[in-house]
Amino acid sequence: MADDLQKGLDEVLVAESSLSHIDGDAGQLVYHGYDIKDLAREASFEEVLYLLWNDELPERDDLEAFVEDLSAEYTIEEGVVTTLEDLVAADERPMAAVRTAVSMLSASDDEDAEPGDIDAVRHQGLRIAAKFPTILAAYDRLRNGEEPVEPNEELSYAANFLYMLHGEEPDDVAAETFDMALILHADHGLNASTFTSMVVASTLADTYSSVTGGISALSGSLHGGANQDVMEVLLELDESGQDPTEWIAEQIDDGRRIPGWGHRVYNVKDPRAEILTEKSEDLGNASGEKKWYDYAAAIEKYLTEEEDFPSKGLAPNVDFYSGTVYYQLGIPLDMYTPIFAMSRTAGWVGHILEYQSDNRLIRPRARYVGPTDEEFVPIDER
Ligand SMILES: CC(=O)SCCNC(=O)CCNC(=O)[C@H](O)C(C)(C)COP(=O)(O)OP(=O)(O)OC[C@H]1O[C@@H](n2cnc3c(N)ncnc32)[C@H](O)[C@@H]1OP(=O)(O)O
Ligand SMILES: O=C([O-])CC(=O)C(=O)O
Repeated sequence: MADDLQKGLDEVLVAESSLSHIDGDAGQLVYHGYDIKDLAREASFEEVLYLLWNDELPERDDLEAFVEDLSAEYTIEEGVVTTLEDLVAADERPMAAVRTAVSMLSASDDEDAEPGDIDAVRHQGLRIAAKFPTILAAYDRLRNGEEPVEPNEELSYAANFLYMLHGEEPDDVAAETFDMALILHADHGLNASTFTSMVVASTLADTYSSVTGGISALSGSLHGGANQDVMEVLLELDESGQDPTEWIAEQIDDGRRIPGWGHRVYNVKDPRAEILTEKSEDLGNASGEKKWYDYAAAIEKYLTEEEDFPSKGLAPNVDFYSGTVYYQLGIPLDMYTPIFAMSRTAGWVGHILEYQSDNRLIRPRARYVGPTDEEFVPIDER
């Protein structure tokens, strides 16, 4: 048994996967062989969802049948809405609210499932992916004192979410931008939340449990929570009224960790951040309000040219520009990480399907460093 300690599991191989490949030095990401740049520009999120769950891109009739099955599950049960109302009353964060609501989707699933049944993973995964946008949009409306908007099956997955959130159909730019953001966040190897889902699934727990685990892991600021943190930083900079370069230099002097920078796998700028940089600038140009893009770009320039970030392999990750894109689409800050979860459900379920089809319980070990020969003293004599 190897005794090398691999804290954080860097470089430890625990599975084989054909879902996504990352070249961290070249800054390249592919989903099942297709470059993320091509998928972002040419495909829809529904096609990517199909790809990650079926290992191939759909033909048109496959896609139509898949979208029909997906949209048939868009509606959420009254009990879920009641729970969301209770969570609004408790002032719960949207990320915690979706975690709770996704967990309770098992209650309304009447299909019996044997542990390890791949068809059950597919069925449960489809229900979760379909209902996720409905839950999230309903939560935002309820907390604003508005009635949830019924899903519109005629719209794309991305457009339907924006429609349910804002109560009106998005324009093409908003729908296409959001669709692209969903594609970019759909999968990324064995990141912490995907691995969490796989660990839960490897016990043959159901997919509701596995995805709930994934949402929990994604919520933290070292992982998916960073997209909200980035926008908070940009708002803080705006509030300060300072020049972005001076402001970021002060933050570095104070030893602050910059959200949206650094990645366990990339040593160069994340290819998804490259695409989101362009999108953020395009949205700014189109609206005439470019300051959010400008702030982020000024920080990137400073950290790249004036600090030793590049030599440490620190560059913008996917979260650095996504916040400015969502902000310009009028999405509330605390919805950014749940939106990431909505998209990453595709990857979580894809990895569960792949892993459970040749399952082995995931169970690493810790090196024991505690005492070994303590004498037990009964509680009343301690
Ligand atoms: C979707 C995603 O999950 S992408 C990642 C989202 N998370 C963030 O953006 C949060 C900010 N980034 C980070 O905290 C880290 O870069 C992580 C967690 C993403 C990756 O961390 P690790 O690979 O474990 O690197 P680790 O935390 O060991 O940092 C290595 C060195 O880089 C520094 N560093 C890493 N990230 C940053 C950052 N964002 N700002 C400043 N310094 C950083 C660390 O201080 C450390 O420096 P040292 O060696 O001088 O002590
Ligand atoms: O891969 C990782 O460690 C983090 C992640 O989920 C991503 O970048 O999308």
